[in-house]
Formats: sequence, structure tokens, C-alpha cells
Amino acid sequence: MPKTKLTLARFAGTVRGMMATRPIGAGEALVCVPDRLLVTASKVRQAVLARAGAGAAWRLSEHQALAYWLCAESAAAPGVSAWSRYVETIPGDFESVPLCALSGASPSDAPSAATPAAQWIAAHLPPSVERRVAEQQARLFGDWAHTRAALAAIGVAPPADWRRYVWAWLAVNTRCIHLGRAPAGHDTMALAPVLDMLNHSTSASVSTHFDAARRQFVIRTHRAYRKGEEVFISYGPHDNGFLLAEYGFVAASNPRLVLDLSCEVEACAAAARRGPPPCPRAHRRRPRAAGDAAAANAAAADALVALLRRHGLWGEFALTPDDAEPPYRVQAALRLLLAAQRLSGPELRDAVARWERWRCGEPVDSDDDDDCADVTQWIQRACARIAARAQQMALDAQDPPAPVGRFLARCLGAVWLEISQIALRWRVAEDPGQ
Ligand SMILES: C[S@@+](CC[C@H](N)C(=O)[O-])C[C@H]1O[C@@H](n2cnc3c(N)ncnc32)[C@H](O)[C@@H]1O
Repeated sequence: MPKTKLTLARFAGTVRGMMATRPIGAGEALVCVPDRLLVTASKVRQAVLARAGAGAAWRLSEHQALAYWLCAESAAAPGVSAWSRYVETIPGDFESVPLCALSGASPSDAPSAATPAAQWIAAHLPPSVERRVAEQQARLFGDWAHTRAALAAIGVAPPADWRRYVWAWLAVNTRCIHLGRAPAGHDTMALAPVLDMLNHSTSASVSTHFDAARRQFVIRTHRAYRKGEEVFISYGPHDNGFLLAEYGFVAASNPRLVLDLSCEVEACAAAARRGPPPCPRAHRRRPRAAGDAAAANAAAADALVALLRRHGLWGEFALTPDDAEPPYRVQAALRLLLAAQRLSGPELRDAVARWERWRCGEPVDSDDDDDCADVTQWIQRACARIAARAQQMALDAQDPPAPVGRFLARCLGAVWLEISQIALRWRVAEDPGQ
């Protein structure tokens, strides 16, 4: 490795990171990793195909190739792997990443909460983290199954130990650097010794490039560091739910605050499928009418969700503390779904026509004020419920049971606290149902 002004050190907040051994000026290169020390999918492919022989097809994605490589290198007998010193620098477990505890003892495409620690963690995941963990587990299992089949097909021994594979997959997920945009078929990510010891800070300002003349990947800081300070890079402008799910930590004073309302909006769509309350007298006279009305309500609500999807307005329902009014996507979905909870037939069709005019920025009638008030009231009630739950969860996280890592519990508590703060900002009126 070319010399750096960095050394490994322990810090109170981040545990292990990189410290400046001398002052570092703004604009200086922090680390330059020579190309020969970057582990990329194309190098793994070349090495494996050289062993597999002519005609073997390579069907692994970059993440799959690098996870396979780490599995193979970490399982190699002592003295066999040229990379053993690097592999030894990788943490032995990723206990603070929720997926680590929830990925189970054996392969499965759904998160598993078989141990007491996993049960507690599963019960205390904020909704956005829970959704991400389920997606990660599906990807992890898909990568495992695909890697095993693809390598077996070319006569290469596939990974056999699920827990080792989980470790390798998480190492790639938490430590890879992005090489930048590349033409199709070129590497976009790499494992990079030394550089992968740099922690994230929201105040870091860095840029990266590949220096083709010197054949090295360079990361440059745009802010200065004093001797003895921890040096940071930025993993991207992520909120703490994302950082916790993907990297297993939360950033102090993270300016990116979001409250995911997806679960609540999905519940609102489910209520819209049930439609307005039935008219008991009419249904007593014609019992079959109740069934017909229920089917019509469900179909009408499904059509509204399809309409939102067509306009690219379904999903990513989030509130931030700084919005002056509910974000457009949230308003668009709620205006339709709340109308479907109250109305059916021609009245619902009128409401949808009003929604179309609102969406296109055309003049709307006075009924639009009611639609708008419905949305505001719905958000206030939802946020009152979310705030109460989040406060309870944050309290629980202060005293987790013994098998749960305290660092993970602290991170979960911090995310719940942020959720409660955003929800309280939006909860102007108390939920009368509480
Ligand atoms: C690329 S590695 C950085 C080096 C890592 N600290 C180590 O000791 O190997 C990324 C991991 O570092 C930790 N990390 C990064 N930034 C952090 C921060 N600001 N606070 C706490 N942990 C952090 C997380 O565990 C994350 O998954």
C-alpha cells in the first residue's frame, strides 16, 4: 500500500476507525489503493474460470462473486490464501446489522426469529428497517441459491456453510467501495483494503476517482483534519433507518430525517377495499346485495391503487419534519383512498374526477377543501399512534434482554426516537380513538 497519513485506532463513538497521524489538508488524497489490491468481480471471474476450464460460463453478479470469493478465502487452510492478512482485518461478525441475527441458522428466503435475541430484534424493528431486512433476506437467499447452482454447473465447489455465506455477504454489503459509473460489463464495486477501515460521517466531504496513469483508486477529502482526529468518508446521504439496516450503525445528528408511512397508507388501502359502511336496511331486504357491494368496493379500491401506480405515485410515502404540508405523494394517495372509504358509485367517480383536476393543477371546487382536511386529519391521527408506539419502543430499547447486543439496541432506540420526534411534529391533534 502507498503510505498514508492514517492509522487504525479505537474511538469512543465508532469503535474502530482511521486516525490522522499528521495534519491532513483539504484537497489531499486520504488513501490510494493500487489496482492490484482492489478485489473486483472480474478478477474473481478470471481466477475461477481459469480453474474451471474452457467453455465454462460465468453467471454471478458482482455481489455474488465477491461474497463467494470471501467465503473461499476465509475457508482456505492457513498459509494457502495470499489474502489471509486482509481477510483477518474484516470483523468476525456483523452483530449490529439486524439481518445478521434474523438470517437464521439455515438457508431461508424469509427472516427468521428463532432465538430469543432474534425475537426481540424482530419485535423492535422500525417499519422501514423491517421492510429492508425482508428485502435483504430475499436477496441474500437468492444470491446463495444462485451462486451454488452456477458454480456447481461449472464444476467449482460452491459455498456450503450458510452462516459463513451470511458473513461474507454482509462483509461485501458493508465494506465495498463504489468505483463509479462504468460501461455495462465493467466493475462498479470492489473490496479495498485500508480504505474499508474509514467510517461514515454526515459532515465528511470526499470525492473519488480512478487514476488511470498510476492505476490506483483515490479518495480525496475536501475538509481538513488535525493530527489525532478520526478521519471520515461519506457512505451517502442516508437516513438512520437505512444506515442501521445496511451498515449496522446510526449517525449522530443525522440531518436526513424521514418517517415512513407506507404501513399506514397500505392499511388505508385495505380499509378502502372494505368501502363505506353498508346500509343495513337495504341489505336486510336484499341479502345478496351486501356481497355485491363488498366486491364492488374492493374492485374500486384496487382500481385506485392501479391509478396511483400508473402515475408513479404508489409507494415511498414519507414525511419529513421540515415539510410545510404533506408531501405530494402522500396527499395523492390519501385523497383517493379516503374518498373510497366514504363513497361509492357515482359519488366516488366525482371524487376521482376532482382528484384528477387537483393532480393536473386545475381549479377545484369547495369539496376539495374537505378532501384536504380529511388528509390532514388522517395524518394527525396516524402520527399520534406512531408517536405513542415509537416512544414505547425507544424506552424498551434502553433495557434490552441480555442476548441482544447493546450497540444494536442503542441504534434501534435512536431510530425510534427520531420517528417519535417526526410524528410528534405532525401530530397536531390527539387521536380521539387513543
Ligand atoms: C467500511 S466499514 C468501516 C470500518 C469499520 N469500523 C471496521 O472496524 O472494520 C463500515 C462499518 O463501520 C461501522 N461504522 C461506519 N461508520 C460508523 C459510524 N459513524 N459510527 C459507528 N459505526 C460506524 C459500521 O459497522 C459499518 O458497517
